[in-house]
Amino acid sequence: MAVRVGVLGATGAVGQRLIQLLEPHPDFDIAALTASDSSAGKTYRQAAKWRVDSPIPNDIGEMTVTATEPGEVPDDIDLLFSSLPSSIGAEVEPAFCEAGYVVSSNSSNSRMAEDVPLVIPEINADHLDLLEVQRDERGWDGALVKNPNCSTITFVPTLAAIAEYGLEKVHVSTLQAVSGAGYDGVSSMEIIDNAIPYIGSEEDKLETESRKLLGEFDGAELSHNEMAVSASCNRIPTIDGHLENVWVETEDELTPADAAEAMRAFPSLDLRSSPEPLIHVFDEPDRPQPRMDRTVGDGMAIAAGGLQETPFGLQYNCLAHNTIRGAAGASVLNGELLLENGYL
Ligand SMILES: NC(=O)C1=CN([C@@H]2O[C@H](COP(=O)(O)OP(=O)(O)OC[C@H]3O[C@@H](n4cnc5c(N)ncnc54)[C@H](OP(=O)(O)O)[C@@H]3O)[C@@H](O)[C@H]2O)C=CC1
Ligand SMILES: N[C@@H](CC(=O)OP(=O)(O)O)C(=O)O
Repeated sequence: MAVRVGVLGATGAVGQRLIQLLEPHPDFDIAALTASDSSAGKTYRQAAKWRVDSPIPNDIGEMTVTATEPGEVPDDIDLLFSSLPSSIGAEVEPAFCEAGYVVSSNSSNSRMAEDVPLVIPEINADHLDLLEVQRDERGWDGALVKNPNCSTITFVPTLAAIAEYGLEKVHVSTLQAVSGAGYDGVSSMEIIDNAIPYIGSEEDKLETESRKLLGEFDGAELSHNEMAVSASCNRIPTIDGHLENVWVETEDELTPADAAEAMRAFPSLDLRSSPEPLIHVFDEPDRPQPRMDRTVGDGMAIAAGGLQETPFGLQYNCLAHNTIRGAAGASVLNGELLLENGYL
């Protein structure tokens, strides 16, 4: 029987993607939609400015949106997907966990909290058991799991694939699509014919989240990876798909051919939304490109290419769909992992 789920922040850009992915999902049944007080009481069709490239599913369009409070969401819902602004997530997600709900959240609040698992299932599924520590410490019946920032999700799988060579220094420079800033995030006058070499707080997220994701969990504590990471983040006028240039210095010698082989061989998982393969490596020197390659693996795979040796170590480019693999798809995958691991 399908698990009854809800979406917090269901009317937003990521909330809409969540609905697009969850509505046909055989394991999940959408039973609650929440948003701000100004949307509460309206049908979803009235409340959401729908901007996803497929129609609003009919049954979803007729559902009534509620306020984002535990008392407004039915008790028999097992899992909540959260895509709220992080300031709101920080307030309400703990209240839902305390009320017994399991929350798979895409919002940035609490990602770096010591007892909150930050998970990309194909990379660090074992970190999910940090939930036992979380429940002990916080006394929650529910639980809170996070997926990382969209730009972090794009490059960390490629690092995981070559980690056996000993990651010492990583530099990553991003070219991020405008959808990452949300529909009203960057005005057309700012971004057309332009590039903006600043995205608030983004560089710090890439530097800290990557070290947490590639850290070791010993069953009680999580130690972060010791590699040095330096990030430089740029907004460019693409709609979807974050492209990143990465330089990596490793302890052991790593040739571009070895790195390509390691990335191609890096295993995916059997979860419904995991792509096969996880990392698609292009031989063509001018790939991956956002418009052509953001939908590899239905938007859930990482594309890589341009592997070469440089005086600063191995260099390559990688790309992922920021609102699918980088946001809604990442939360759904964490929901599938929670289900497989008996947390629902
Ligand atoms: N856009 C993207 O590509 C990515 C976004 N994210 C993160 O995901 C989260 C959501 O982003 P996005 O979908 O773009 O944001 P939007 O602004 O498009 O949507 C925000 C959602 O939260 C609801 N909301 C706003 N204020 C409140 C409130 N006070 N109480 C309850 N609900 C509220 C909104 O409801 P209402 O419609 O009623 O206002 C809406 O459903 C953010 O944390 C963002 O940083 C992460 C990765 C990528
Ligand atoms: N800041 C990201 C999107 C985002 O909202 O990230 P986070 O989930 O860390 O808040 C971008 O602009 O592309």
